[in-house]
Amino acid sequence: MKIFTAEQIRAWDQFTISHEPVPSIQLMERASIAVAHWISENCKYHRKAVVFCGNGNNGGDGIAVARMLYQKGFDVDVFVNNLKEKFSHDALVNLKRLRDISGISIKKFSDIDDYNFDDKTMIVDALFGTGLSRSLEGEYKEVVNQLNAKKNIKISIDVPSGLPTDKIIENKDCVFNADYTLSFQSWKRTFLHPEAGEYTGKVFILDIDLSKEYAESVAAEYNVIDDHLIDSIFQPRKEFSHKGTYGKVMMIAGSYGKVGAAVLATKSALKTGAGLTFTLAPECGYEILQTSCPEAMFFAGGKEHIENFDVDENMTCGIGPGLGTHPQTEKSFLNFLKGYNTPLILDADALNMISKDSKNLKFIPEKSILTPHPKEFERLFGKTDNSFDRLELAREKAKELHVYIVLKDHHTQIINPKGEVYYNITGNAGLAKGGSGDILTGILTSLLAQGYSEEDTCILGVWLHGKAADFASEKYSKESMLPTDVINELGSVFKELNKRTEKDL
Ligand SMILES: NC(=O)C1=CN([C@@H]2O[C@H](COP(=O)(O)OP(=O)(O)OC[C@H]3O[C@@H](n4cnc5c(N)ncnc54)[C@H](O)[C@@H]3O)[C@@H](O)[C@H]2O)[C@@H](O)CC1
Ligand SMILES: Nc1ncnc2c1ncn2[C@@H]1O[C@H](COP(=O)(O)OP(=O)(O)O)[C@@H](O)[C@H]1O
Ligand SMILES: [K+]
Repeated sequence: MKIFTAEQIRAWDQFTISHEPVPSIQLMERASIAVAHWISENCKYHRKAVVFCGNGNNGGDGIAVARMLYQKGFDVDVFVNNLKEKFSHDALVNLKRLRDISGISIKKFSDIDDYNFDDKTMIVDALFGTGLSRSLEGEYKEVVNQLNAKKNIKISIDVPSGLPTDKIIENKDCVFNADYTLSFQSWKRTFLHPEAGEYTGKVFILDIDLSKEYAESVAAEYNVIDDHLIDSIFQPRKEFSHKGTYGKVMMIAGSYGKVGAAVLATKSALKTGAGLTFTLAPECGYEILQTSCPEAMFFAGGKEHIENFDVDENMTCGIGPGLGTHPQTEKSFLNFLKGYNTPLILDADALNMISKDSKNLKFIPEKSILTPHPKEFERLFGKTDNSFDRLELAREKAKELHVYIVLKDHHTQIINPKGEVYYNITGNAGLAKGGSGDILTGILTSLLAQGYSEEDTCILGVWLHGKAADFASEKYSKESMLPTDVINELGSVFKELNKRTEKDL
């Protein structure tokens, strides 16, 4: 799914209005129906809605939603700043429609102090959407701060008011703090970044049937990975196949005290479906690996740390989990890197050893996949002020080095050598534990070995990792789920993917 800027979304609305064609007031009605439907389907406990409306079309949506919720049996009140202010045309039409309904009262912001926000009341925020042009001030700032102090459940229409959609948030002191954001048609970029993500709560994207023709024809540099994209990448296993069909993985991982990382990466590679899996690890990991992963073959690369990277180019190598940065490991790894020309998956200590000298970057084979977390990224490429800047630096570096960068985060970003970005929306905070990254390395190495392109490997692999984590958190909770549980849920994800490829009889 492409991510569009606020300006592109405005053009998308206009394109739909003139090409469908549909009057703009009808498009607002469509958007509002989607919101009112979501609320009535999901909010069973809260029977009263208090809707805060601005003067633009976001406010217009709010006014229309108020009417629809009332018709669905909710008690509804509407707050506006000042009825005498200029409203957008469509907001005004909806305001007139509302006046015909005697059961809804229209109040002023100054009435908040005397208003009864009981625990069955939900607050709906329709102050500003994609038309926000500056930070909130004056009455708007005051009302948002007052609402944020309330314990009631809070729902934003399209965008939490005060949150810019396309640039990093600067004025953090005044943004509506939503529990749920019901956003129209596509993700807004800021929702996917940690600095702003905290204001959106859970995001639901509501389909309001904006023109498909526009979406297909307009180029976007930023995308969200959706099921449609995953289904176009995933290849079910062929019945007439053999282990040679699915590639050879070489996990290069582990050192004394960190053999577990090699186990996790190896198990993930096996469970993702590689034909043959080998692990190059120090001898101290021999019994551990052979016992915990009997399907994998063992190569010894040293006693307590790897000091011999003797690997065939017909293997797909994933290097880094638990490797350590012993000087002998480093020397041997950098020598290996200089002579190796096939794409690699580079993670953790492999990245840390490269980052000791920026000259090492040029030894990374083209089309390799680098999987840094924010700190590893900083060691490799330098400090940035925020996650937007970090992503822009990653785009520059991916182009310069012709590599894929998997920038790990709550919403991990995949950047290809053209600088295009794919945000992942599977995964959860249950992954915020040591070992989660080792699993990702195993998954990516396995997919690349099986013949997926580098780009498809990154997109499918990061999505799989997150999806398996979502299944694990449902079973065990975010607190208790372990990386091993994530590996064990890979099977459920593949079952679901395979089911989606089956043709109905
Ligand atoms: N255009 C369309 O056809 C559709 C628009 N939709 C809704 O329309 C919204 C966008 O509407 P608008 O473009 O009217 O924009 P908004 O309603 O987000 O706000 C724009 C108005 O607020 C003012 N404003 C901006 N920042 C301000 C600030 N900090 N303090 C005070 N005033 C400020 C602007 O001058 C303008 O009058 C979307 O978010 C969505 O909710 C939906 O109804 C779907 C269809
Ligand atoms: N809060 C979170 N939400 C979603 N994914 C997360 C979260 N925290 C961590 N992850 C994911 O877990 C993995 C952690 O990787 P990393 O930090 O390298 O772990 P380790 O090196 O300990 O194995 C990454 O894929 C990251 O995207
Ligand atoms: K809003």
